[in-house]
Amino acid sequence: MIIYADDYMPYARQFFAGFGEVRPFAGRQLQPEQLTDADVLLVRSITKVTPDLLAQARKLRFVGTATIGTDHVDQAYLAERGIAFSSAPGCNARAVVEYILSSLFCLAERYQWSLTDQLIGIVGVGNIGQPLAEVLQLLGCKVLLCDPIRAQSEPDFPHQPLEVLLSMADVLSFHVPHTRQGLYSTHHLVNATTLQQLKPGCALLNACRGPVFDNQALLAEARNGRQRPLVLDVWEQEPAILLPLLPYLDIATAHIAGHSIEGKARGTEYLYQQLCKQLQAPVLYSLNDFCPFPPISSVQITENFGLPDVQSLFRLVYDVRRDDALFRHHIHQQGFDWLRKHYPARRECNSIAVHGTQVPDWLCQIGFRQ
Ligand SMILES: NC(=O)c1ccc[n+]([C@@H]2O[C@H](COP(=O)([O-])OP(=O)(O)OC[C@H]3O[C@@H](n4cnc5c(N)ncnc54)[C@H](O)[C@@H]3O)[C@@H](O)[C@H]2O)c1
Ligand SMILES: O=C(O)[C@H](O)[C@H](O)COP(=O)(O)O
Repeated sequence: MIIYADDYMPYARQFFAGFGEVRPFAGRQLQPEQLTDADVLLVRSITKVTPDLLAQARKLRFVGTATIGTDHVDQAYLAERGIAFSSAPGCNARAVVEYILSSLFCLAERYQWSLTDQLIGIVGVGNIGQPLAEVLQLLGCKVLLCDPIRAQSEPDFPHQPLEVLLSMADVLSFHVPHTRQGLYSTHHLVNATTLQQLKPGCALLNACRGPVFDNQALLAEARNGRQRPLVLDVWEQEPAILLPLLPYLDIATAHIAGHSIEGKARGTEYLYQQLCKQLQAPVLYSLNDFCPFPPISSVQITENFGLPDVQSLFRLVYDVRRDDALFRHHIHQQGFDWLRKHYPARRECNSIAVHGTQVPDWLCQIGFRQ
């Protein structure tokens, strides 16, 4: 069996070599003629899986993307050809939650907010939005949720229409897929019109997909002197992004919100499990076989530890200011893809065990281990 795997998919060889030959490829450069002998194709978000790309892949029987988002894959075409498909739902959700949390800590410090005074709106309450809401509530924040699709099937879901969030929230964080059709299309959900409807100074965070925000509209607003805190991890037209926007951003990163070591490894592991299922093969490996030990594995807290100390503990694991500094330093010379490819190691909260005589339950619910 020939398995083509993106060369930046961690542990692909370790997980898949038992099935056959693993051939790495560069995600943005993959050509149709490379895939003539492919049985399995494993991609990331940068490879567009289209009828053109697969035109010569006559043997192909499984396509996997080690990502949550699926907007780069023509799933209808795969179904038409009878090619099995899997994404990796939830694989890096925890990493995105921690990215947003770190961004909020950073904004709170910069603008001297108390996070508990901010009304935080979450648009899209799925694998990322839901745990984000729960963590924020554990930290004492007030949260408004908007997910009309969940509201349709879950009568008790506390949905608020987008218009309510636009007019009331102090902070809005978006966690929707990028869709262009249907009643709930998310393309340019934030645009020149919705920007006008926002509460003045409302902070906007986008760590879902670039085209959910109209980047030109953000730039026009900023150039017109209307200021608001802005956090962008994802951009329109990656990797050829709208760089004039950079001076107006509080935090700018290169689509790395989900790039924790665990998040990326879980993506590979998930696809491995799906291929095992498809081939009725036993599952022999798990990510614990391959993930390195974290640099800090345990922390001792005392009975004086309280909610205000969470930020210090959290910064031992991840501080988004590191990634913002990398971006501003390297983007002009090295570019967007270089930043993604050279992303430094980052762990998730549950790589740290918290010890002490009284470790509060909520600390574990936030994500740390006991
Ligand atoms: N920046 C990154 O590194 C990164 C990492 C992981 C995922 N993502 C992106 O984040 C998105 C969300 O991830 P997820 O795992 O939470 O997905 P999910 O599918 O679990 O949840 C998405 C939620 O959005 C809701 N939704 C859809 N259209 C909506 C609309 N118009 N208004 C409000 N809600 C709407 C859906 O009902 C669903 O509950 C992914 O689709 C992916 O594009 C980005
Ligand atoms: O949808 C996702 O899972 C993310 O956008 C993902 O983190 C992108 O990761 P990459 O394509 O760099 O693997």
